[in-house]
Amino acid sequence: MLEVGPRKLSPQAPLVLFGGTFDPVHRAHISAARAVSKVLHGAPVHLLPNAVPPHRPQPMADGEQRLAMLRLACKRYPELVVDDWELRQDGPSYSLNTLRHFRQQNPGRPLVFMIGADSFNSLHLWHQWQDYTTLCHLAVVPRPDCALAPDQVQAAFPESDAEQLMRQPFGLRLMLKRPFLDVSATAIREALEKKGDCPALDPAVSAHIRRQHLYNVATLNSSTNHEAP
Ligand SMILES: Nc1ncnc2c1ncn2[C@@H]1O[C@H](COP(=O)(O)OP(=O)(O)OP(=O)(O)O)[C@@H](O)[C@H]1O
Ligand SMILES: O=C(O)c1ccc[n+]([C@@H]2O[C@H](COP(=O)([O-])O)[C@@H](O)[C@H]2O)c1
Repeated sequence: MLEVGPRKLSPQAPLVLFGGTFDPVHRAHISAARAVSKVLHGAPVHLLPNAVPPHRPQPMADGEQRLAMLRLACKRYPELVVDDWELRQDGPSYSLNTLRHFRQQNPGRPLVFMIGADSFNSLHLWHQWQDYTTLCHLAVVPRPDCALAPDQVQAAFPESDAEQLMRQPFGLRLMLKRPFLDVSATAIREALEKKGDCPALDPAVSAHIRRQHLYNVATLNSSTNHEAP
């Protein structure tokens, strides 16, 4: 079920997919998704929380909770579409399955898989990543202390500008210069456990976390310090 409708665009406008654990969704996710949409002339960005991350410890918050936080964080931005497709699938959440599904639904349309620089640097270890080259473009968002590493992935996806990328359905790589935000869900979970809040969260997400006692916030008492970490 899609939660927010994208703007009306021509059928061949690019479609951007942003997979993540989003445990929880934070300011850098939202800024990055909006930046990619803007560069691609307002293209819709589908934020897809995974069900079973194939590559890391399982999330602290369950799928429904991560979806609820995403809905709150994306509410004000019509270009951002919260999409529960991966949560409805069985088995490990391989991005390949997601890409194949959206490609099948959108033949010939530019499909852009958006990832942070850290994810890009491990892409050569992902399930059948070579198949991505005929399914999607990549949009890579910079992260502090994260220089681009794997040459083989860079070579497989030649760098391009946005205009060229919008003229073909797959195979190119767009490198964003901004946003460059030193925020991670790991640091946020730590701050939540210690202090019960974190300024890198949307205030509505923060309030939801406190109400639902996510991330061990329940163990904090009313004298909790709400200052920045
Ligand atoms: N600060 C950031 N700048 C750019 N991209 C980011 C940033 N934080 C996360 N991303 C990207 O967003 C996607 C989803 O990331 P994820 O949900 O794992 O967030 P995270 O902050 O990296 O979480 P964790 O600390 O739990 O690994 C990934 O492609 C990741 O590279
Ligand atoms: O398909 C894979 O092999 C694969 C390996 C690692 C990560 N992913 C996906 O990449 C996205 C970003 O991962 P993460 O850990 O930064 O949230 C998320 O949607 C993961 O499910 C996918």
